[in-house]
Amino acid sequence: MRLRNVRRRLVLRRLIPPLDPAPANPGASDERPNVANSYILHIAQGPPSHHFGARNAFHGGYFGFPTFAYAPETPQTVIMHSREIIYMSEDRKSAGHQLPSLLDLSLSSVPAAKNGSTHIRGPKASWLYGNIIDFFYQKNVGDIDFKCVDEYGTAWRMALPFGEDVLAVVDSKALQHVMQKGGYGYSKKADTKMGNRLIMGRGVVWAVGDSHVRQRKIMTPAFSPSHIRTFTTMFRNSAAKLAQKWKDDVLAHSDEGQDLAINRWLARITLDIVGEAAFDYDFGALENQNNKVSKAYHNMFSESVLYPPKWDILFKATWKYIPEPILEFVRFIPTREYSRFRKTLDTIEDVSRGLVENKKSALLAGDPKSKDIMSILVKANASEDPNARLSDEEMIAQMATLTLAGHETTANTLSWTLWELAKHPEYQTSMRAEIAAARGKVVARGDTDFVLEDLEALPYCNAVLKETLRYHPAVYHLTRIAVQDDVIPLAYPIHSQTGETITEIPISAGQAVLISICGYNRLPELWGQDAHEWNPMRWINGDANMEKENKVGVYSNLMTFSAGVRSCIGWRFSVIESLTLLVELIENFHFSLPSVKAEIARMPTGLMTPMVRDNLREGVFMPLHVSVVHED
Ligand code: HEM
Repeated sequence: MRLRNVRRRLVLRRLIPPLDPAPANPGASDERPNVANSYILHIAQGPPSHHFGARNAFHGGYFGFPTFAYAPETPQTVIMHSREIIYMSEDRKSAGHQLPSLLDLSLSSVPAAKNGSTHIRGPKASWLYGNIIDFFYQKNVGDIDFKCVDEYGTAWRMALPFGEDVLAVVDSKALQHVMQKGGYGYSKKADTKMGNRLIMGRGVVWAVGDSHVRQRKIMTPAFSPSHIRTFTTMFRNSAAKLAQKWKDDVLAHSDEGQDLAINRWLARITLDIVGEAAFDYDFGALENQNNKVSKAYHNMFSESVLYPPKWDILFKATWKYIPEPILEFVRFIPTREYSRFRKTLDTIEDVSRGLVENKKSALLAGDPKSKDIMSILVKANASEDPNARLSDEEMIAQMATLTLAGHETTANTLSWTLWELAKHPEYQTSMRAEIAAARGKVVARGDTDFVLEDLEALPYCNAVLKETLRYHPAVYHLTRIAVQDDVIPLAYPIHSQTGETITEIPISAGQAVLISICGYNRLPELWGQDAHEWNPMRWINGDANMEKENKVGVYSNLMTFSAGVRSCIGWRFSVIESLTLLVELIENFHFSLPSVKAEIARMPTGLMTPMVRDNLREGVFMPLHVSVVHED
C-alpha cells in the first residue's frame, strides 16, 4: 500500500508542476487539505452539466497514477481530495464559475479502490477475466450467487477483468445503505451506463448525476399511484383481448388445448399495453406478430448477449478509460450484439420521433386531455424552467426506455409465473376459486368488471405474483461504483480470510459493488429455510420477509424493482398490469407442462430469461400446454 502511494506521488511530481501552497478548504473546515492524498484535475470549460475534462481521465489506481485529467481548451486546475473538490483557482472563480456539483463528476474520474475488499473471502478468479466468464456461462442464473451466499455469507469478494475488485452484497442493511441511504453516493459503472445507452438511448436509465435528477423528476408524476390507477381499465381490456384471441383463433379447434410458446404472446400483449400507456399508440403486436417493433425486440437479448465472446468481455472492461464521445462509435461495430442493439434502437427511435412530433402538434392544437406518459412529458416541456424540461432527444430516449424496460421484464415475469403455476396446479385451483368469488361480488353490485381494489384483495393471486417476483427476478444483478470513501454496514456479520468477524466493510471511492438481487431475494435469514422453494404460502401465512429495521426495495421488501433514487419507476405499473393479466388468464385457461418434455433454464442474457436447454436456438421459449376453462 505504502509503495503504491510513494509511486503515485513520484508519478504525480513528474506529471504535474508543483502546486501553490494548498488553500484552505472553502467548506466548513479551515483545515489545510492533505495535498499528498489529493488528486489534480484540469477541467474544461463547458455547460453546467458537462462532465468536464474528467472524461479524458486516466483511471488512477490501475497504473498507480492519481486520477488525472487534461482538457486542452481553457484548462482549469482543481484540487480534489478523494472525490471532493476543495480548490478552484481564482481566475476560474472570477470568471463566474462555481465549484461543480459532486454529481457532475463523470465516473471515469473516480479513483480506483485503495483498499478494496481484499480481506473479504470470495471465489477464485482469473486476473484477466475475473469471475465474469463464470457468470456468463453459468447453467442457471443465480447458481454462483447462491453458492457464494452459502459459503461466504451476505457479502463476498469477486473480480472483474484485469484484476478489478468487486464487492458482492446481499445483506439487507448493506443494500439499504448502498441503494437507499446512499442516494447518489453509488453511481452506475461506465460500461453499464454505455450498455444502457446502446439499447435505450440517453434516457433516464442511462442518465447519471444532475441529468438523472432532472429526468427522473420530470417523469415521476406520470408514474404516481393515482395516475397508474387510471390505466387499470386499459390493462383489463388488453387482457380480455388476449384471452379472446386465444379462445377464438389459437385454441378454437382443439378441445384438449395445445402447447403454446406463451412467452411470445405475453411479449406481444405487454408491448401493446406499454404502447398505449406510454404513447397512446397501438403497436398492433397482438394481431400482427410481424410488426416491426415486435420483430426488432424479439429475442434481442438471447441473440446478442448470451455467451459473449471473450474479446468483448475484455473490450467492455476498457470502456471506463474511453471518453464517451468516442465510445458512441461502438454502436457501429459490426458484431451480433452491437448491430442488433443499433438496429433495434433505430427502429423504436423512428417510431418515437414521429409520435413526439404528433403529440406536440396535438397539444398546440389544444388537446390537453391525453393521459398517456408522453403527453405528460410534452406538457411538462411547456415549463419556463429549463430544469423541468426534456430535450427532443431525451423525450425520444424515454420512449425507447419505457418500451423496452416496460415490456420485456413484465412478460418475462408472467412467463415464469405461469410456468410455476403449471408445476403447481393446486394454486391455479385456489386462484380460480377466489376469482370466481370476487366475480360474484362484481356481478352482485351491478358492475361489469373488476376494479383495482377487487384485484388487490385476491390473496392467492397476489401471493403467487409476489413469490414469482422474489424467485425469478427478471433483473438479477446491478452494479454500482462508490463515488466516495464509505463504510458499508452489515446486518449479518461475515468472516474475513483470517477468521475475524466483520460487521462493516470500509471501502474507497471507486470500489465496484455488485448488488445480487437474486441472492438477496433468496437469503434464508430473510425468507426462511425454504427460501430456495417457490412457495406463495409464505405471503399468505405472513412468513415472508417482514423485516422492518432494514427494509429494502420498493415493493414487499423485494429487491426485484431495486431501491432508492434509481429504483424502478414502473414498478406499480408492472404489478397492476401483471395482476390484471394473471387474473384474466387463470379465470379462462388451465396451464400445464407441455406434452413434449422441455427443461426450462434460467439463461443469463442480461435478463433472467426462460429458454429450453436443448433448444437454445429458439431464443426465449416457455412452452406450456394451455386449455380453456369450461364453465360447469
Ligand atoms: C417485472 C417487471 C420489472 C422489473 C423486474 C423491473 C426492474 C427494474 C430494475 C431492477 C431497475 C433498476 C435498473 C438500474 O438501476 O439499472 C429498473 C429501472 C427502471 N424501470 Fe423497471 N422493471 C420492471 C418493469 C418496468 C415497467 C413496466 C416500466 C415502465 C413502464 C419500467 C421502467 C423502468 C425505468 C424507466 C427504470 C429506470 C429508473 C431510473 O434509473 O431512475 N420498469 N427496473
